[in-house]
Amino acid sequence: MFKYTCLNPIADVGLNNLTDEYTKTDDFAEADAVLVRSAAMHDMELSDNLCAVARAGAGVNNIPLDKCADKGIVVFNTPGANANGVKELFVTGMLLAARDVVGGIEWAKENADNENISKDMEKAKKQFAGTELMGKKIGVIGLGAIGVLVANVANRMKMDVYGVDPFLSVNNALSLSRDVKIVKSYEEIYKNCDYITIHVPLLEDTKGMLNKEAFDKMKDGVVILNMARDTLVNDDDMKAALESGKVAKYVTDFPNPAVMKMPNVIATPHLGASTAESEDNCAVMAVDEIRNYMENGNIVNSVNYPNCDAGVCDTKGRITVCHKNVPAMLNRITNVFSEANINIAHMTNKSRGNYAYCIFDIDSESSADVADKLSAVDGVLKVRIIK
Ligand SMILES: NC(=O)c1ccc[n+]([C@@H]2O[C@H](COP(=O)([O-])OP(=O)(O)OC[C@H]3O[C@@H](n4cnc5c(N)ncnc54)[C@H](O)[C@@H]3O)[C@@H](O)[C@H]2O)c1
Ligand SMILES: O=C(O)[C@H](O)COP(=O)(O)O
Repeated sequence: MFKYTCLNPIADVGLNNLTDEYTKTDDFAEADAVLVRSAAMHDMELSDNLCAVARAGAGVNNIPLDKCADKGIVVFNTPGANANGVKELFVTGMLLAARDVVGGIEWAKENADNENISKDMEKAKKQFAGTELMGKKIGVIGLGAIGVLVANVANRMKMDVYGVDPFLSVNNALSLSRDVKIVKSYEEIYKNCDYITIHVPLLEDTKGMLNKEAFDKMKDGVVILNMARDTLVNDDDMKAALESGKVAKYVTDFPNPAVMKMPNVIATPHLGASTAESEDNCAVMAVDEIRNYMENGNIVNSVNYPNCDAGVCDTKGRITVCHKNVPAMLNRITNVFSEANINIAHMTNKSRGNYAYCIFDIDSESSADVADKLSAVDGVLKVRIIK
């Protein structure tokens, strides 16, 4: 039996895939598994029984990844599951920036009782006019699940698309339209593009990357779109760039008090993934990941441990071990099996950065005694008996 908790509402279509083996608890401290969207977990006390956290979404900056890894808690996300939702909000944002659609709508509302609205609007509309997207240059920073969809849709809208991603994966490169120009430097995007949209994770390296230095290299009147995270943009520098007209419009899915006081901001309240389809996709994927890990010990789509998949166990027992990625660990761990006279029929070991993970399929039933001895090995972070 497993206990799970949801720190945010998670779509029923996913939760319904949890079997009778799972019971819901509202007590975070007793949960074996956690489902979360954007709830901030950094200050939460992580209990010893917590095994897995599944982020029903992409960004994991709300989760203490290393702290979890140190406690043998595997954190998952759901790559690509909400990418289409974000892409569609991006298109909305770009269209709202191209003409002052919002100003126009406000004008129409304000003139609700104006008998002469039909006549007056023909004079008023000039102030809301804009430009078309076709033929404009757009730069996409970050060509991951979302960036690829964004680049391709902009290409289909007949924009001239530039993309940059120093870690572009082969799969994402293959998914990009051949018309997208992949460039090597941000500078090529900055100097050429009329629209710049950012789709990278918030990391130490990316924090504040759209700052004065970057704005200074951009074209006058550039439109910036940020559907990724607020602090990718330096607020003070954005304020100055908007006030000077260097940036004509800032479209963001992450309003904050500073941003909301700036001119020419178009803000939505973190709506990128808030579609029925994205919420369902994320919930289904997150629950699958939790089930595969809790029931089989397999890791798929982790962001702090290596992916490691040994399928369904067909031997008498399966034990999994989260451990530090340091020399001699495998020796020390397998010695415990040898000393207990247990034959390892199949073993999978993968590492990622400072952490590693083993799945041992053994020819004997797993025992609490062996699990205790494994837990006592220096560098072992968590041991689970799967079967
Ligand atoms: N507004 C929303 O509701 C919403 C929804 C989903 C995701 N997001 C945000 O969007 C981000 C991207 O999501 P995704 O699904 O495309 O993730 P992803 O992991 O598929 O793609 C991220 C891409 O950014 C690239 N990257 C990393 N550092 C970079 C850098 N310094 N310069 C250029 N590229 C860099 C990576 O190589 C990767 O290809 C998430 O981390 C999240 O913060 C927001
Ligand atoms: O990173 C993400 O997936 C998005 O920011 C969506 O967040 P949400 O699930 O809280 O809407």
